[in-house]
Amino acid sequence: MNSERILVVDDEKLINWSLVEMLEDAGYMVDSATTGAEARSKFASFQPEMILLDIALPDANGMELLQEFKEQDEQVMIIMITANADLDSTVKSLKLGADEYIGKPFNLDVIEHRVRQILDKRRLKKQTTTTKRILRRQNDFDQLVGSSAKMIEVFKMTKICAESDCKTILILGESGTGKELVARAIHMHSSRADAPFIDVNCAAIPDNLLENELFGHEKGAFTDASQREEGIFECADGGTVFLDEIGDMPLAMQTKILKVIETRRYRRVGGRSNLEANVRIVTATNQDLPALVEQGLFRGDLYYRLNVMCIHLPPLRERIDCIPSLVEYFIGRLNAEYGKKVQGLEKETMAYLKQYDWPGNVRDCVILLSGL
Ligand SMILES: Nc1ncnc2c1ncn2[C@@H]1O[C@H](COP(=O)(O)OP(=O)(O)OP(=O)(O)O)[C@@H](O)[C@H]1O
Repeated sequence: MNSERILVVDDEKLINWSLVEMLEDAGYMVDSATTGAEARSKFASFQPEMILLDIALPDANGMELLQEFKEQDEQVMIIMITANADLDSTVKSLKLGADEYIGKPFNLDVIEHRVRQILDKRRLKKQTTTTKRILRRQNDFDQLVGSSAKMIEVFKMTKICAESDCKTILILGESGTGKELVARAIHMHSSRADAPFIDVNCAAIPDNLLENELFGHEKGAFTDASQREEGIFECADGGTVFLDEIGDMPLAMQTKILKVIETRRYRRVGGRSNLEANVRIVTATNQDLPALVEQGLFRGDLYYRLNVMCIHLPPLRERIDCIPSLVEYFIGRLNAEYGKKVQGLEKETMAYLKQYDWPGNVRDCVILLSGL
């Protein structure tokens, strides 16, 4: 099932119907309009990602609608359809921002193919505009180093979670134990690996901005909202949203996340229509969630929903068998990065590291070895 919404605008009922049927059969969510007025109203309520737009409508000029829709949402993809395909109008519509221009009569298979290609391109563009937060495909499992029995359990559990259908996964562990690395590994080993992974630190974003960051907003939703903007859930469509420091999420936002998990739907800030949340939600915290529930700081029902599959990362002091492999890994990485030639550690140093209590866990290990 494709989650993209496509609006078909054509006053010729048979053409309109056949396009709708073909796109629905291809798995898209489709709505249609036969006039300019209806197209404007459906554009606002249905919020399509793509529009198939006839140029000659009884009450409107398709070129004007094209301009209008692109002004309101520069990311909407528009395929112009016309009975009088000529070079002039093709060039004009492409200049106005049309993504494709198709003349009638057309072949439905050709249209389906172009729709898929254009939507693929859009998805790719969306991913590259969020590169800062998106993990590109790489072997992240290999970045998780550990040879102790406890870490081998973690690897197994990470793989089970990644390959499961479970829509929420909780990762627990002290700060610096590798929760983010595990979240990334879950994504990379899941069927969602080709879609984005986007991480959000719930503690770092002010309470009043978190909803906007996660769900996006409509044009005019607040004073500075001059354009509709997609939120993280929309950008990560088909992929994974990693909500780090979930224990710090404000209660009001917890209620909204719970609703998304229960209904798989959400609304942009200021929006009136529901959007589908096609993401896996991985959450992590170093806090004691049951204690927070007890204190009324965390919703018990949300904790229950998040805790379906849980990975617990043990502190480094409880898996000292991992220390030699971590040391070897980080020395290798630092040598490569800074052109150093550190061979290894003296026996006494290693013995000291094994009895150190590592309050900052693996993060401390990185810091300590950088000083070599
Ligand atoms: N098993 C591991 N193998 C290799 N590197 C690791 C491992 N665990 C953690 N690290 C490294 O330690 C640092 C901290 O890891 P990470 O950010 O994943 O921890 P965290 O538990 O999410 O921390 P916080 O709770 O503070 O966000 C990172 O540089 C990470 O690459």
